[in-house]
Amino acid sequence: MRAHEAGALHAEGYGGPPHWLPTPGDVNELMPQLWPQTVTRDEQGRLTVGGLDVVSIAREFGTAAYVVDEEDFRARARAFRDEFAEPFADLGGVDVYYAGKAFLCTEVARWVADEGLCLDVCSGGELAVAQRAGFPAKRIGLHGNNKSLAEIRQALEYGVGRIVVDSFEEIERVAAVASAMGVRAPVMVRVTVGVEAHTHEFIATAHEDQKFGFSLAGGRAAEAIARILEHAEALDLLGLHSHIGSQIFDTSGFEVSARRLIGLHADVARIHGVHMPELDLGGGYGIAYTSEHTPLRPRELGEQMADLVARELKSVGDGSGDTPAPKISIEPGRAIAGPSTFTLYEVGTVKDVGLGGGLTRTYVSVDGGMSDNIRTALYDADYSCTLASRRSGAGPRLARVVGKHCESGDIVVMDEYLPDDIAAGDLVAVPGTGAYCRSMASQYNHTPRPPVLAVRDGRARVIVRRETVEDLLALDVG
Ligand SMILES: Cc1ncc(COP(=O)(O)O)c(C=O)c1O
Ligand SMILES: N[C@@H](CCCC[NH3+])C(=O)O
Repeated sequence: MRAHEAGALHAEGYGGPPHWLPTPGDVNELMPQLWPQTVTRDEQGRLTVGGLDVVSIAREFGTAAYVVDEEDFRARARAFRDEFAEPFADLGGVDVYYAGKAFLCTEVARWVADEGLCLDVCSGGELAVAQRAGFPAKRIGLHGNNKSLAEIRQALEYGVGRIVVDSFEEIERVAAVASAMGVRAPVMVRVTVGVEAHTHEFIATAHEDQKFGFSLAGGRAAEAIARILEHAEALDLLGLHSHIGSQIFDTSGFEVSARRLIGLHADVARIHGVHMPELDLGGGYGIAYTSEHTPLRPRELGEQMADLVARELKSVGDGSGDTPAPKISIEPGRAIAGPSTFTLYEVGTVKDVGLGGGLTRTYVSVDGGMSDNIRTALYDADYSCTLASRRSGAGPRLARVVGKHCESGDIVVMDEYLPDDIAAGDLVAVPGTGAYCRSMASQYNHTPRPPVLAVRDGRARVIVRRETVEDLLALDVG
């Protein structure tokens, strides 16, 4: 007997308690909220994106591959620029910094620049990509909890618009580099606001016991501001910053964070007579990886965020009379890049494994895995997938999609219904892999990292090329 019931398998204790159980519906159906906007099936049942079918893409570029719907990425960037921003009109607008850590390459930096967004980078490497793209320096913010002197110098030489300082040592370092260069560094202070974001522990960033920022409750944030003001000849204090975590679905955490940041912002005006011109609420907006996720749209998010910011500003009297309200900025990464991309794999083996008690689990192995998507192993993240190269008339079979690595935790999709006739040579597509997949990819087992292909108007082009074994051997100087 084969178990088709996800619940039955988990009830037997295999695979641990599930977060999300797929339902055995039509295996050919695509849930629109999970896929880039141009994705559909053609009359032959093949998935198409940007007018191009995935069988042709796989034939030309091979698998595994990340496939980006360029128009989808740009549309999401524009939605933050326009729809999210509109409710902020009375507050002087909002600056949207795309968080490059989600995914960055030269072409994507160009898209972000073209669409008029700003860019958040968090390393010298990400900054180098922005520089290569000619990204306008003033629209770049540099993050990082341990920036090197070289990275600080690189940022100041390029003339970035803000450096978000994260420690007392760093305040001294930025001041020293700026003084030596004869410039004044624009800085923001990363504040730990003490919010427990409702997300996975590893991606929450504003509770007290973690490495980022200056604690508000402990008085360190206030101390950091005082020290920056002592370095007024080298440091230009722009404002406060907070990022509470990632894959967050409601704005309650942002409300607490805005209240605390704006309270501190007002204290600085009262105590030091300094009206900081900016205030950044970070990123973290969640996306749909499976049918259980229901993210807010940028317009709804913007309305809620503008509302809570206006309320908090009003309560401290900012934005009225002679106290100018700070310009708000945000830093979405996942919400722009994540849904724009799917990973295309080829099935290699299909194996039924007996679990006892009459239960079997089907393992579908693909030509990638934890090296191109570490999120399932790292965060217990849920993904879904579909048979992409054809339509199938077969019934649903519960499957676990796994990679090719030497690790039993090498799981891409924990549970999904694929057609019962799934077989070697079929293509499978996993949506929602545009953020934190290529950017966190490894070469585990000396596996070359897949390419990133941008598709638009019926044409695919390589924007990050596939690594080769020769690339890996070239690093090994023997
Ligand atoms: C400082 C900062 N800003 C922005 C982001 C982007 O977060 P997300 O991709 O969840 O929007 C991160 C990552 O979590 C971050 O650390
Ligand atoms: N890398 C994480 C997000 C946190 C990264 C930025 N602080 C993820 O894949 O969900």
